[in-house]
Parts: sequence; structure tokens; C-alpha cells
Amino acid sequence: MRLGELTGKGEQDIVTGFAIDHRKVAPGTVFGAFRGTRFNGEEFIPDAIARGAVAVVARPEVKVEGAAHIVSDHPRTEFARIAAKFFAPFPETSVAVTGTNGKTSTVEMVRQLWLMAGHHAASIGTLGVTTASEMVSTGLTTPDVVTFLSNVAGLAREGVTHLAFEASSHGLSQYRTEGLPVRAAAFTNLSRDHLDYHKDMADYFTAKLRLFADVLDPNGVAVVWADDPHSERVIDIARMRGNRIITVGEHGDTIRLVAREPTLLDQKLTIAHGGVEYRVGLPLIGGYQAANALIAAGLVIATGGDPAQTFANLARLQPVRGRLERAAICKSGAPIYVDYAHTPDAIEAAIAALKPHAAGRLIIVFGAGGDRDAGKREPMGLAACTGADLVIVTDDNPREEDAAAIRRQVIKGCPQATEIGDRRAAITAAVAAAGPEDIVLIAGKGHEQGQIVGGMVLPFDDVSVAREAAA
Ligand SMILES: CC(=O)N[C@H]1[C@@H](OP(=O)(O)OP(=O)(O)OC[C@H]2O[C@@H](n3ccc(=O)[nH]c3=O)[C@H](O)[C@@H]2O)O[C@H](CO)[C@@H](O)[C@@H]1O[C@H](C)C(=O)N[C@@H](C)C(=O)N[C@H](CCC(=O)O)C(=O)O
Ligand SMILES: Nc1ncnc2c1ncn2[C@@H]1O[C@H](COP(=O)(O)OP(=O)(O)OP(=O)(O)O)[C@@H](O)[C@H]1O
Ligand SMILES: N[C@H](CCC[C@H](N)C(=O)O)C(=O)O
Ligand SMILES: [Mg+2]
Repeated sequence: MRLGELTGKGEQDIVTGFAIDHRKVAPGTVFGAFRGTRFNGEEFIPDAIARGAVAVVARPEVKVEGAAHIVSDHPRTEFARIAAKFFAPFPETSVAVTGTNGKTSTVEMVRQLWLMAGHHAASIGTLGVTTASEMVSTGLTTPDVVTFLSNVAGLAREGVTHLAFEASSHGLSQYRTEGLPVRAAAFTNLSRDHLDYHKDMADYFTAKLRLFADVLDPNGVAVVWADDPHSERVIDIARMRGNRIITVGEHGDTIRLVAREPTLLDQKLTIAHGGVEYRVGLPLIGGYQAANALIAAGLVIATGGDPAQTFANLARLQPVRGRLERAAICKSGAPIYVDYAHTPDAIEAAIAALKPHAAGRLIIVFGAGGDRDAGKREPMGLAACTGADLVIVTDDNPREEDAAAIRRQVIKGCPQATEIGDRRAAITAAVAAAGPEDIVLIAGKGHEQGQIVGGMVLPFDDVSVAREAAA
């Protein structure tokens, strides 16, 4: 492709690819020079050109010599716009999910529902790029814009027609998912997380709202979980832009959760939609999983899915890896669940999901991540203390921080917690303590396969360790 086809200015240089990291520039690359949190990408422009960049997308005041300067006051948006032209075509139906918790679960459920309806579907998010045949990790929930657009185009080439992706707040604030038409966007909820990166809750929420204010197609559909106090803002934005709105939840107008009856291994949902009442057996436990399943159904219906078929298919949803995953049964008979709860709200939701199933005590093992929002640690401790009967505080990816100091901050919210830094020992202690009527919840790592300590990733899988401890 010629540069002029992308810029409309007639340059004849051949474009071979796009990069936002100068180390990935090869001859023919268009380089995006962005100012970030750690580096100023503009400083790498001469290096990028020396490596063969044919054009640089950068602010007008920046000096670009020896390559075309694609000028923009918002280089990230302009870069995404041009890159999308280069990488297109994309799957004809793409939907996005944002919210503090529930993104991974929802996109995975959308993918499954589409598959059941006979579509060639994929999802992109924390679990990686997932298709019917494989799951490939990208390392981030929302990959950088070049990885994202090239992956999405690659999926289209493989025949994927339907894509559901997670839009994290980092991804939205860094314009990682621009450039492709988003037919429907969902909002799951908002609660505390990532205040190391966002300056406050308002700033965090604003980043998420970008999905509705800027990214969603002008004639796309907003699917909103109505039982969250923040939903009104999302609805206002969608209303202002003239988007069709599907509200979901007990307070939902479009898809109303009329009743939810937990049974031992699943739950029965009564759903009202379009004047019809549906009764569905959802093979997953917990109010939060019912919420995600209904939002997923909302996205499928928003993009043309048949409502009766979609609600009926909820009965065939497979569990999402590491989300209330039943890992093992203790010798005493107590089940052990692994869940990815790593925010105060998620800990509360995971405990609420399991509480009705425990005749005895709920035992929780969890920790908080290093180099992440420190202010959520004490509230995580408090949420565990409030909901669980026995709390064991352990390590969860201390990264470059002092693990003991992180544990102390968590324990501030739960002074009666038992502290066992070594995660394997903590899980073993929880399993040993569990009586026949109890439930063990191991929270925070879900599907993760490693414990990040310093710069090292030590192999660690909560599910395997739970199985060893129970054996
Ligand atoms: C805080 C954060 O999100 N940082 C990400 C982001 O950084 P940034 O835009 O601030 O960039 P920067 O590192 O300051 O660099 C500025 C620019 O210079 C470029 N550069 C930099 C160095 C160099 O030698 N050459 C060069 O060209 C960079 O590519 C970048 O374009 O852009 C980088 C390039 O795409 C990402 O690798 C990096 O993710 C880091 C590794 C990260 O840990 N991010 C996590 C926190 C994250 O994004 N998490 C979210 C949410 C998780 C969830 O709750 O689900 C996610 O979507 O995964
Ligand atoms: N709708 C929900 N409401 C409250 N809590 C939820 C909801 N969905 C999921 N959770 C909690 O959050 C955890 C993470 O869920 P999931 O991975 O789907 O969220 P996510 O938004 O993708 O998270 P991340 O920010 O890490 O990508 C779950 O294991 C559960 O504890
Ligand atoms: N996407 C989240 C995952 C956190 C998972 C938890 N295990 C931790 O390391 O804190 C983050 O990067 O903040
Ligand atoms: Mg996720």
C-alpha cells in the first residue's frame, strides 16, 4: 500500500507496517510518536527514521526530518485512524465491553453465544485472543493499538465475522482500540481500581465513558447494566448521541431480571424481554455471573441475535476460566473455588456468589498485587473480613514491591486475618482448615499461570495448587 492512499496526499512510499515502539520499526513503517507515562515517544523519532520509518504521526510542533510528518494535535487518534485503513478489513460485527469487573466474562460469553448461533466468533481480552480452536495470550487485557488492529484483521482473514473485545480503562485512555466500527458497547459496572494510573474515580470513569462518547458507532447500540449507580451517566451519553439503548438488570427496561433462584450447582433466571417471559437454567452460580450472562445476551441481541434463541442458549454456557471455577474438593468434602476477584467490589461479589452454597464457613485466601493501586488494598481486606468467616492474607504478584508491606496494608482492613505470605502454604492451610460444610475461595489470580516477584514470573496456578492441597 502507498502512503498516499492512507493520508490522501499522494505520497508514493510503500508502507509495510505500523509501530508505536521505535524498536519495532522496519523499513516502510509508519511510526506513532506518543507522549506516555514513562517515556516521550517523540524522543525516539530520529531513531525510528534511522530504522526506515517512512512517516511519523506526531504533534505539529514536533520536528520530523527525513520522513513524512503526519501532523495531528491528537497523534494517537490519527495513528489509529490511518492504521485501521492499512489493516482493514475487520470482522463485520465487533462489540466492546467496559467496566471495572466482568469484561472478560462477558466477552467470553458473547463469543460462546455467537458460536452457538452458528457464527464464526472470537474474543480479545485478559485471556488473550480466543477462537473456537485456540487461545493465544497477548499479555495485556487491551493490547496496544498495532497488536490489536493486526490481530483483529488476522481474525477476519481466518473467517471470523463476530468479535467481542474488552476495552480496559488504560486501553481507552491510550486509544488502543480505535479505528474499527464498534456496533455495540456494554457497560458492566464501576468501582474502585487502577487509581495508581487514573488520578481519581472521576478520571477513571471518564476513561471508560470514552467507549460510549467516542468509540461506539454513532448508530450503534449501548448495552447498560442498569443496577449500578453509574449507569445513568452512560445512558445519558448514549441518549445524547442518539444511540439505541438496551438496559439490563433488575432495573433494566429492555432485558429485565425478574427473578433469580440459586440452586446447588446453578441458578434459575426469569427474564422479561419484549413482552415475553423466559425461564432459563443458567449453569453457573452467583449473581455476578447472571449479570454478565444477561449483558452478553444483550450484546448478541443488539447485533441481530434472535432473543428467544439467545436466552435459550444461556443454558449451554460453559464456565469462564478462573471465574468461580470449581478447582477441587477437599478430603473433608468442602469445595474449593478459584476466582479472579482483585478489587474490593469483586471480592464482595465472589463471596456473595458462594455464601448461599456454604452451610458452614466461607474461608478466603487472597492478596493484592504490587505496583498497582495501593488504595484498594485495605478495602479488599475489609470486604473479605465482612463477608468471609476465616480470612488468610497471602501474596498475589508483589512485582517490584515489598510483599510483606502489601500484606500489612490488606490486613489493615481485616485485623483478625491470618497472614501466610507463601501462596502455596496459604492455600494448603485453608484446605486443612476446611470442614465438610465449608467452602474455600482462592481469589485474585483466576486463570493466571505465574506469581510475579521482582522481575521474575514464577510458575503458579491456583487451580493446580488447590488440587495438590486437596489430594
Ligand atoms: C501504564 C500503561 O498502561 N503503560 C502502557 C503504555 O504506556 P504509555 O503510553 O504510558 O507509554 P510509555 O511506556 O510511557 O512510552 C511512550 C511511548 O514511547 C514508546 N517507546 C517507549 C520506549 C522505547 O524505547 N521506545 C518507544 O518507542 C512507547 O511504545 C509509547 O508509545 O503503552 C505501552 C506500549 O503499548 C504498554 O506496554 C504499557 O503497558 C504496561 C506494560 C502495563 O503494565 N500496562 C497495564 C497496567 C495495562 O495496560 N493494564 C490494562 C488494564 C488491566 C485490567 O484491569 O484489565 C490492560 O489493558 O491490560
Ligand atoms: N458483573 C460483575 N459484578 C461484580 N463483580 C464481578 C462481575 N463480573 C466479575 N466480577 C468479579 O470480578 C472478577 C474478574 O472478572 P472478569 O475477569 O470477568 O473481569 P474483568 O473486568 O475482565 O477484569 P480485568 O480488569 O482484570 O480485566 C471475577 O472473578 C469476579 O470476582
Ligand atoms: N488486569 C489487572 C489484573 C490484576 C490481577 C492480580 N492478580 C494482580 O496482579 O493484581 C491488573 O493488571 O491490574
Ligand atoms: Mg479482563
